[in-house]
Amino acid sequence: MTVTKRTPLPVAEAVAKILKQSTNWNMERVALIHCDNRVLAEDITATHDVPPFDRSPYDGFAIFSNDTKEATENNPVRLKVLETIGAGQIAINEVTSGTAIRIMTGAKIPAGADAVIMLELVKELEDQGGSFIEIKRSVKKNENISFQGEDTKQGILLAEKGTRITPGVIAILATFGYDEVLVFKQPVVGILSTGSELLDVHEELQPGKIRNSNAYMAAAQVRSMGAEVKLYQHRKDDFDSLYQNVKECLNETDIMITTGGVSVGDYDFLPAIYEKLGAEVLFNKIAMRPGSVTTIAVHEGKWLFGLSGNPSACFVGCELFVRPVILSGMKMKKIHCGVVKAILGSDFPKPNPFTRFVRATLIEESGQKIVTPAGLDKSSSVSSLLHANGLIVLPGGTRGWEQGSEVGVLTWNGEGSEWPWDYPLFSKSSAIRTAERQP
Ligand SMILES: Nc1nc2c(c(=O)[nH]1)N[C@H]1C(S)=C(S)[C@@H](COP(=O)(O)OP(=O)(O)OC[C@H]3O[C@@H](n4cnc5c(N)ncnc54)[C@H](O)[C@@H]3O)O[C@H]1N2
Ligand code: MOO
Ligand SMILES: [Mg+2]
Repeated sequence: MTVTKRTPLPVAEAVAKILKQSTNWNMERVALIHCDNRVLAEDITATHDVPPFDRSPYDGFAIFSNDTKEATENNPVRLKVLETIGAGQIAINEVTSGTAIRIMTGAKIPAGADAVIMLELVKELEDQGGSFIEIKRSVKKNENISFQGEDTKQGILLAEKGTRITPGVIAILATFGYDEVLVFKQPVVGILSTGSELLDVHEELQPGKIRNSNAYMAAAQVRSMGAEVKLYQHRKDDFDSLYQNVKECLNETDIMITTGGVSVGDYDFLPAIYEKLGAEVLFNKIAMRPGSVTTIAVHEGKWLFGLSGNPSACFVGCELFVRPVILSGMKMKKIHCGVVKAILGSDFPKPNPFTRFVRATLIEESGQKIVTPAGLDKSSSVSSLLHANGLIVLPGGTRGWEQGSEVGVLTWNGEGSEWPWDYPLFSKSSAIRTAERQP
């Protein structure tokens, strides 16, 4: 069998090719209590002011501030207490000069009152005439009042379609009465690991075999992106049965991830399976390491991601290419990994013919971001994923990088980024040729 020559595509072009396809997930209404981490499919506007009425921020007394104008330590002013109201209660009386209403935090300011004095600052007295308070200081008009609309004004756009629903967004939705929310459906991502060497996680090791880690890792990755996972039994490298498996899985999913079998080996059947399916292959070689053999295709509105079998390559392929597809279908803006600049914490002497994505730990020390490779830098490495919270991007065509260089880092735990990446991630301007380094 002759090996088809593959032409490596620059990473940025590969991403751009993916973004050219339009991806739209459906929408559904979901109960608010089940909305966390979903993505809004509608704009959320303030349907009323918040707070919806002037209210007391303290437990105290609602008063007419002018009454306290002359009040001092030696000349306390005495006010008659008309009633007590808690949050949710409306005063029956109006505050007029010489009177006060005992009020609890959150209660609506009674008519006539223009300030609140805290309980701790008054002396409470009882006599035959009723309840009174004495105030020994002047209180300003509007003191201690939470005004209607001071938090949010009616009509303001608070969250746009495409916003990830965080606990904070949920607070807003509840405030404005959304017991159900229009959100994007979670795309169903099927994950099928291929490889005759694979064992299930619960199985004992056998000679020549390894446990399937990719499927579980990719499942966790795409779930964190907001997809629903359909995990398939891993399959042996057998063309006919794999073809049937992929076909069946495609029917049941929006996105089909396979791991393994995309390179040029005798048992790497995914490229031929895509061909037999009649899928449109967007690319089958990328100028990157790890994951150069990552192959991505579309077929009848479905996505096929042929991720590498090597664990680190599989991880990187998922973050770089699957992430923007899942998130763009939900109309999110920041559909890519986050991008930060950091200082390289150690030398990276390997030459880079292709752009390299190095699993790394990113820390902040005295306001300075420092990034250091997280372990064995091989595409087959799994241990380097353990502590990695970022990928150092080392542009292709360089001979090595020196500690202290400024590098771009992709992250997946925090906020994402928009395309094109504003930091020149793929330029080699700050690369230091190891061979030219000063002794
Ligand atoms: N002659 C060439 N050989 C290879 C090339 C090449 O260009 N020419 N590319 C290399 C690169 S780069 C990579 S990356 C790998 C890609 O391999 P495949 O995607 O075809 O994956 P497999 O051959 O099935 O497996 C590779 C490796 O990964 C292990 N593996 C597979 N699946 C899993 C899994 N689910 N969990 C954990 N580990 C898995 C598998 O046992 C192999 O060790 O090809 C190079 N070869
Ligand atoms: O595709 Mo391989 O992971 O570049 O080493
Ligand atoms: Mg292979």
